[in-house]
Amino acid sequence: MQLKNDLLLRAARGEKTERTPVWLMRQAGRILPEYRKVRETARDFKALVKNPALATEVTIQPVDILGVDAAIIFSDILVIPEAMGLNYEMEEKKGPVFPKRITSASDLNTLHIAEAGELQYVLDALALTKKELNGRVPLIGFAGAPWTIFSYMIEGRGSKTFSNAKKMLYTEPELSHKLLDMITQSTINYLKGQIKAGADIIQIFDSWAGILGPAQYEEFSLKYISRICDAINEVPKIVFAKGAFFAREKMSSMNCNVVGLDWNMDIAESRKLLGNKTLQGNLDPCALYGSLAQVKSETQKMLKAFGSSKHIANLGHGLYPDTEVDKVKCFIDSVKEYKH
Ligand SMILES: Cc1c2[nH]c(c1CCC(=O)O)Cc1[nH]c(c(CCC(=O)O)c1C)Cc1[nH]c(c(CCC(=O)O)c1C)Cc1[nH]c(c(C)c1CCC(=O)O)C2
Repeated sequence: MQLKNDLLLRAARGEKTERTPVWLMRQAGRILPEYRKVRETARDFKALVKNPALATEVTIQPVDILGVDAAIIFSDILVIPEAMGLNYEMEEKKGPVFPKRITSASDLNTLHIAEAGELQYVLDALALTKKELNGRVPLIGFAGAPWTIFSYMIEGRGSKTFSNAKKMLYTEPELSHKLLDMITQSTINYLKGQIKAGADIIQIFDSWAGILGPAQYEEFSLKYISRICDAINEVPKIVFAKGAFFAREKMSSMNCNVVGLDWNMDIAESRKLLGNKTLQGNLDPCALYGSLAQVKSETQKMLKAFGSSKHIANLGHGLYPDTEVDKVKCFIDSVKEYKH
């Protein structure tokens, strides 16, 4: 199937595009009343994720309603620990919680390396979405980076410091590497399955990159992301390591096409450090709380700083749930109208 709009893929590969492509992390979700309506028909978040027809519907909503240049499959990074044997629950308004967590080497015996087929519901949702998109825009597959997944499996829930996960790196480095290796192998299987099912490009989310120092980040995170990147060569790859400003130079030699920036990272400095990469980002999601005029001018400032090529417009992290749809549309339209 020939894509009618392949701006994202061309920008990812570093090719010239007529304009900058745009999508938003967390574009499918609570900001849209249409999402909340579908969500109410499912028992809970996980039921929605595991229902390919409903997951397809909410994946395509932002393409229809917001006019973004890509769809990202509706799922969660935490499906991987679940497939490995560690169930998660999504508590309303609180976020993910693991009833059991990994605390010792013997807990690893309860886990296995996941095969793609254990996440068949995501693969089915990808295949159905691909069909229903009918080539309108590319479909993004994704997974969490091993370090971020590890953090949830050890901590059992979100945390400001993830000090239990970090403690494990200091006190049980061998166990840590063993678990990171299992997550990495599972993630490679899963991403390969996603690509076979129809993902045109993949993104790796390292949401908790910024809580490690440079040396630990290299040893316990970048090494594993690199292994994933080296194993996946079928489609372009985006790596988004939130808060890892210190790792940008190292990331320039990683086998990926695109590096995501958060809003703390200076654009010109990032261009210098990551010269060969396409960059994605990086408007502060809080900029969308400003007036429409402010949203437009902040977006234009960002586009000017990135320049006319090798850029995919996005936020510096996921959309916040209380963002007004008007402001999101204004961000997207401002990118589409911009003349470099
Ligand atoms: C850390 C992380 C998670 N999940 C994800 C990350 C990495 C990205 C990031 O750093 O934001 C990734 C994710 N989660 C979800 C998507 C779907 C696609 C999209 O981006 O639109 C994606 C790409 C759906 C979701 N995942 C979740 C929701 C909200 C659930 C609901 O419908 O009530 C959605 C739409 C729940 C979730 N899932 C997670 C948390 C911490 C929470 C609760 C807080 C929050 O909502 O942000 C774990």
